[in-house]
Amino acid sequence: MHQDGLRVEGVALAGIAARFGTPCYVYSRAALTAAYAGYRDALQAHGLADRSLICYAVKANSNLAILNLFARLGAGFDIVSAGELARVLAAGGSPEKIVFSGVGKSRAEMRAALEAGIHCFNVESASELDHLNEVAGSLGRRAPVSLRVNPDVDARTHPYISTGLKSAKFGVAIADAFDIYRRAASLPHIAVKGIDCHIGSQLLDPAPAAEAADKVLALVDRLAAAGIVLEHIDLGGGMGIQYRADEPAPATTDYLAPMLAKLAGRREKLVFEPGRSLVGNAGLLLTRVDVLKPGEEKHFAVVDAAMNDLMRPALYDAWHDIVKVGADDTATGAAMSYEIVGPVCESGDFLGHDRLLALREGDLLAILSAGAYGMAMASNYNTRPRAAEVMVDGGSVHLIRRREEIAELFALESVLP
Ligand SMILES: Cc1ncc(COP(=O)(O)O)c(C=O)c1O
Ligand SMILES: N[C@@H](CCCC[NH3+])C(=O)O
Repeated sequence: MHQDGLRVEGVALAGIAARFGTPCYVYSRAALTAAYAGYRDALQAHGLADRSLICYAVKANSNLAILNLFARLGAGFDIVSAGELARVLAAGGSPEKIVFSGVGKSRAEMRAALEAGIHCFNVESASELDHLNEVAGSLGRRAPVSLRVNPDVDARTHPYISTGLKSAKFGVAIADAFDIYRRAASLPHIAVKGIDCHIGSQLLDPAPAAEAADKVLALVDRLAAAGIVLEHIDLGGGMGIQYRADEPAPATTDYLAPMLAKLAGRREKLVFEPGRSLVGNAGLLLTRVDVLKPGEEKHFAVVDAAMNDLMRPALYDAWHDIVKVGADDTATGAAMSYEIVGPVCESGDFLGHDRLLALREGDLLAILSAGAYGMAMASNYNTRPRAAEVMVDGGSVHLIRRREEIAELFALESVLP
């Protein structure tokens, strides 16, 4: 903490709040760059950097400035919609470095991605394969394809973000994959390129991902023996980050090491789809305390950010550390336990329970680790304009998304004649 309170890189958060208002998402270019370098370094350490493609999972945070920064660093992109495709292209991403995931790609989305010339479709069902074959045929092309296999591995994470169990809607059962590959290889407008697997998000233990990699590699070898030789292996994303001061996450190199060790001696190219681990701890949500409301059982601090800005606490009961931005604690009085809540009309509208803080109305708070699945999942619930987003770069701050204006929120609506 400096004299003028918390800083991101060289810039005081209090100054950002004064200039851009609150709530405001604040990202650090240096932190984004360092997170990406963490992956490159881990791959380099295993001699895999030259045959690996890091496809940033756009859903984690799709702001154009962030996509553009990763594109400049050499990243590819993992997309799940035509909207994300358009964003990546608008941000200067290379189409030949895009992989397209998702259980329900429409024919129009397939067409857009084929026309753009993406690297690969991660196909998630036998039916999707037929649709893609048909669409590629209508364009006179062959669609590059990986099958997303579901290895039935327990990722040991929150059930809402676990994707690799048999019960999940994602991918095809690994037991069925061999037959579907054979079918894929026989389709005239499909080019079998790779295999894909993503077992869930916010994984802190490297063992499930390594176990999934074993199952994937066994299938790759079995396919090769049958004459279906894959060019690349996509092991998805999922690496978790530290959300709580007292709950450290493994370093990127340590998390990836068991998986990478299995890939080092092989010939295939590798694809990774990290989202959260590239952006999560490079962003925070800056908010102001509007009202302090002592209660009989609990004391509430009502802030100007809410579940519509950051829905992870409401949705997953997720924890985000919350810290005071100001440095002048002397006049504040004793710390006490607060419920940090937003103004939205829902009891589930909270950003943190039971936080020990010394607060006055008007204080600024920083909700940490909010760079991933924060703004990307924000809504206009209660007709609240979505927050501004800024990126700090050394000593400068750039507005990368202006705050929405209220009139914009109903500009697409019309009344009956
Ligand atoms: C197919 C796919 N790839 C990559 C990701 C990115 O995951 P994470 O943000 O956990 O790295 C997700 C989201 O979980 C996903 O569904
Ligand atoms: N939205 C989730 C992650 C979803 C992962 C998407 N496949 C979160 O905030 O943790």
